[in-house]
Amino acid sequence: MIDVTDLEFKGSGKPLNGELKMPGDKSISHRAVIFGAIAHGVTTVEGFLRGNDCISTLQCMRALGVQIDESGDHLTINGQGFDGLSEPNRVLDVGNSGTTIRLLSGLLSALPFYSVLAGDVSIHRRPMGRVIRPLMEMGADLWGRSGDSYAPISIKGRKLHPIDYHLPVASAQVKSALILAGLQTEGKTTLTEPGASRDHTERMLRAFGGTIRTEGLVHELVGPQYLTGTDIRVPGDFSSAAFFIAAALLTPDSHLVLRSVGMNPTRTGMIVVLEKMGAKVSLVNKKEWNGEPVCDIVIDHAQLRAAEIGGALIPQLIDEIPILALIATEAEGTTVIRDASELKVKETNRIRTTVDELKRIGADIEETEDGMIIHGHPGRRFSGGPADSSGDHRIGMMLAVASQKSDAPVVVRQAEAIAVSFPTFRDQLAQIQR
Ligand SMILES: O=C(O)C1=C[C@@H](OP(=O)(O)O)[C@@H](O)[C@H](O)C1
Ligand SMILES: C=C(OP(=O)(O)O)C(=O)O
Repeated sequence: MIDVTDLEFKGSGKPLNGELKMPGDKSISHRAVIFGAIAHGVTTVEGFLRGNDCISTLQCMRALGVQIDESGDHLTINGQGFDGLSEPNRVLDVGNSGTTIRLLSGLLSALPFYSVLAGDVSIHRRPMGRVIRPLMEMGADLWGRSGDSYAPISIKGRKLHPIDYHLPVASAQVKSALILAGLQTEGKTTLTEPGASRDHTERMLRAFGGTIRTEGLVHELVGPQYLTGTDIRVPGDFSSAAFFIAAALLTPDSHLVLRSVGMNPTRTGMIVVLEKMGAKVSLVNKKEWNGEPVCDIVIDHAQLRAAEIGGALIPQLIDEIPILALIATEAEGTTVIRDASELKVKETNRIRTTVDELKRIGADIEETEDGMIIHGHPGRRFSGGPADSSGDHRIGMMLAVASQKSDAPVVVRQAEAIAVSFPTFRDQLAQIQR
């Protein structure tokens, strides 16, 4: 039985004011657990995201024999190197997490035992050929459903050989899977991306004493590598902060401060777009944690104008497109989002779910082949009413924020999905609505 929860979100009608600490970055939390496990010695992680996706990674690493102690958002990982991982005696459950299944496919392909990766209904619909094919080129023995295209993925790990591979899509998950395989492979692995995807794996690898050379879109690493445990501090998740930035931009006279948010430039394309739209975003108190830029974000409500969003910027704001679409409903003019076909293979087809659900509550928005067109009407309120996250956390939170400009409350169906990346979302939204 799937537990389905309807949650009602209601804008308070008042300006949003206050200071918030965002939950830990999801991409960095996954990688901290995986690298802590394959390194030698103790790794501590401060600010680990206790969202369902990262918990899936944590449980998978435990099932592979790694000892991980938890105390709130603090982890202590007792890493024993790649050799310390052992054959799991059950299917590894990745839940709803694309990052978990793809990164672990690369890791497990080079380890000398049998393993199976499976997850929920959404994960079994997402393309896995993009990791299976290049891993097979490295000599891996792995299989997927429908001609090696979908999960479950079963793997008979073995010694691999390096490849020189051109990724067909700008995907950090594919790049990271191949890095995790390459780290265990003798010789030079070369990966060329068609566009720059998030580089958390490269930064984390260096924090653990590993080496990867990046020039433009080409990454080179020589294996095998020996990694050493370290202390990781996880910044707040920019993708979670995006929902609060949007809430402030939709609500006149709002002023929010979001503390210690990760500002990795491969993640913050949304800031570039918002500045073009006329938003007032200040980045203050800049620092660096384990090679990741971090700062506080100060956001004030401002009148916005429409923007064109496409090209190389898309991978840098891919997870923020649903919330950018909502922001664009409040901007003067027509916003066009293009080159975003990758959205069709996320937890849902996010082009369709964003357009259908925003339309349902009152937005003027159209679907296109590779994106969407949003007709902005500043000050025009939505009707609100029922809307469906379709089991997609980012759609659920976008709809909840839309309640800020809706007459009736927005009732989000399958709102439990929000806990995938932001379990404290509802409470923190309520905190600034008071
Ligand atoms: O590597 C990661 O942590 C992620 C990479 C992106 O996916 P792709 O690699 O499929 O673009 C992103 O959408 C996802 O939320 C997290
Ligand atoms: C696409 C996402 O995650 P994943 O691919 O890890 O499921 C996301 O968090 O928006």
